[in-house]
Amino acid sequence: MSTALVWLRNDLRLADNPALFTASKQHDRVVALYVDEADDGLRPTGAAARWWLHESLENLARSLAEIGIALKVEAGKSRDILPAEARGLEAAAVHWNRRYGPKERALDADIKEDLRTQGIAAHSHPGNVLAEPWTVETGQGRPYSVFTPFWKTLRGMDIEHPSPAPKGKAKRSIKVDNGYKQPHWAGKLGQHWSIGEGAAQERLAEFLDESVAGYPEGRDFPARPVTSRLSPHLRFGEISARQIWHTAHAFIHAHPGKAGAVDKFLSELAWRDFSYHQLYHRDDIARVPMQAKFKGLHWRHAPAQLRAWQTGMTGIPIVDAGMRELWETGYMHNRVRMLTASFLTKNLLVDWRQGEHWFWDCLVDADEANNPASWQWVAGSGLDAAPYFRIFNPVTQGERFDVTGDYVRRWVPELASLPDKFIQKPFEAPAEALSKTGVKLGDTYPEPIADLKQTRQRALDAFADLGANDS
Ligand SMILES: Cc1cc2nc3c(=O)[nH]c(=O)nc-3n(C[C@H](O)[C@H](O)[C@H](O)COP(=O)(O)OP(=O)(O)OC[C@H]3O[C@@H](n4cnc5c(N)ncnc54)[C@H](O)[C@@H]3O)c2cc1C
Repeated sequence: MSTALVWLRNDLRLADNPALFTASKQHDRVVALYVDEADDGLRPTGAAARWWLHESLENLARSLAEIGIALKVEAGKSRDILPAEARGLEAAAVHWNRRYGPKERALDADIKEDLRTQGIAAHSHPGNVLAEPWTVETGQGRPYSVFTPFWKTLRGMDIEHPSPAPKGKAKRSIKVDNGYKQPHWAGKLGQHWSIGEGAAQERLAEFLDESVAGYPEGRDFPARPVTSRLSPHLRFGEISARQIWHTAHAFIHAHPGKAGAVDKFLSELAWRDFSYHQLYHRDDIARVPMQAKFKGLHWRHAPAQLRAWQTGMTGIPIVDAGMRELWETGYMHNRVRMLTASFLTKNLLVDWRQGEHWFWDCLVDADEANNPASWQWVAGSGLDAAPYFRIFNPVTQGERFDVTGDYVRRWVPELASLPDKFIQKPFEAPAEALSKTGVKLGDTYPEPIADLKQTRQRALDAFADLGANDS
């Protein structure tokens, strides 16, 4: 009887899981392993994402048990655990789906080598992105640094079709090992999400049936529930990008009138691949600015303002709404992510790495490629970033994308009674309007911690000093 060990990482699903599929096809017995990794250099999972992970592993263990595969969960160094488990099981082979961060790749390569020297075959498979990062290249054979041509190339490629889930019979029901402990994280997150492979597939189907048609026009409005909210499912691989791609194309086939809307959605999905492209080709994108000149920027040390930003107490309603949505739900709407990140890095001139770190800890979809790449994009140091002089004004953005203030009213209830005209700028409301609605600035709601006009100019000066306008 031959045994294979499948090392699961960001691929907590049965279907379109090439490592699991191949191992199940080639071996009589398959054991799955998840390691809560403590290897040097790897980024520890943030708190909100750990909550999701725990739920997702519970879910996966049940699905695997139904096809007779046990899931072991261990905590420690993969470098030690993997070879020891493989030896203990007398496994002929270990299979995993690839990951793309430089340190993860180096670790995986070491483990592969170690297994091979012990006579255990090690196989890595593509499963996490639409196309492997090194296969999307410019005419000169180089990585892309601009999204539009990247997308043009990607959409013309043959995206591999998803593989089916392996089949098997339940042997016994199992529980997830105690080696992985549920983190202490606000139980309230559970009210906002359904977790696991089945939930991810349902979410996709529901999104295509009910929301995709309104996606291109509505996706920038944070109070409208038209985006897919698939990001945490993608983060943990409960659904693969390839499954989304092919399901979406089948949907287009059945509903040709919605092709344009679906295409817009797929172009956003392609930004995820573009982030992984950057993660793969660049040096430590969570720390190192992708445009070298940004290394010289003098960020401000402003712990009190950083704290006000983190806790949604900046006095700028849409920024506070976003930061509170994040804290309550582990998620924030994309438009508001851009506004909150811009406020921190431009108006407060606080280092993007501080904001990235906070998001990393609070987002259920905190993703090693999307989070740093997006932060660098907003800060201006990223690839294909907005030019440095494009600084969002959060008040006018709020007036444009949260016209009647529904989003602010939901997350900043102390402002809920303000008229639409002042909901995005209570600091401009006349005393009478404030007192009528019970708003006392500096008491029930903060005064703005930054003057938007002055801080905009300060950022422009700081960026111009860098020669940021040379590019
Ligand atoms: C400062 C900042 C930090 C971010 N951090 C993360 C993060 O940690 N994890 C994360 O998945 N996304 C991140 N994003 C990108 C984006 O905000 C989220 O992917 C999106 O809001 C998720 O909601 P959705 O699934 O409803 O998106 P939809 O609009 O339905 O898009 C579908 C999928 O496409 C991908 N996608 C969409 N927009 C983007 C984008 N701009 N960049 C990259 N991929 C995209 C995501 O995988 C998303 O789930 C960040 C954006 C900003 C500005």
